[in-house]
Amino acid sequence: MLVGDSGVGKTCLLVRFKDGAFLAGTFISTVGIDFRNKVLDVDGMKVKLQIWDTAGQERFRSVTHAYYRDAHALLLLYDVTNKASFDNIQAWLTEIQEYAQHDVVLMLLGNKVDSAQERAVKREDGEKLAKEYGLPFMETSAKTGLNVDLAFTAIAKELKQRSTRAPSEPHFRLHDYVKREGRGASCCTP
Ligand SMILES: Nc1nc2c(ncn2[C@@H]2O[C@H](COP(=O)(O)OP(=O)(O)OP(=O)(O)O)[C@@H](O)[C@H]2O)c(=O)[nH]1
Repeated sequence: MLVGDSGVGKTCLLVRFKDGAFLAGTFISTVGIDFRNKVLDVDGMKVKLQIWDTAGQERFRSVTHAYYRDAHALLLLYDVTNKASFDNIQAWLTEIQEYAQHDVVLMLLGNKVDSAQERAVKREDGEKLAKEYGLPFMETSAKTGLNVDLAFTAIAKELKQRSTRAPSEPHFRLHDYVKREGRGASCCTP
């Protein structure tokens, strides 16, 4: 499930992942909740992700609360060009703590990293917040596709391990994977 303030790019991230496209210029705010499926090949096994795209607007909050309980994973987004969306992350985490399963897989994403000129949140600040809460973290761009497939693949790998890992299989470590595979560390620092 994708969560975060209105306008951070949740729908665009999902469209980029599902269709490999970016809907430039058009901002049609999600009403309530929507979902798309995508099947991924994860280490030779087909994993079907059912991805729920929530409305970030406050007035739909009671609708989205009802969906947290069934979510296996949450991608929590802020917009690196919008400081308020970053400042609201703590409130989102409180909400997640209240409504989501205690062992939900959670990842923090700073989106719109392609907009270097308008950046208002430093990469280090995102990293610091993620570290404080023990979350895997990446900066993404729905526009260029940076780290988008990686974010969903990381989630799929973690969920697959949780449901099917044989005792002989090595552990998949989400934090290490994201750190190792995430791109753009130097390009995205202002
Ligand atoms: N430059 C840039 N713009 C983006 C990116 N992702 C989304 N946008 C733009 O940001 C605006 C909002 O994107 P949405 O995906 O609709 O935002 P949302 O989080 O789903 O918004 P709600 O449905 O209201 O919760 C649109 O105008 C997009 O074109 C990105 O990675 N880079």
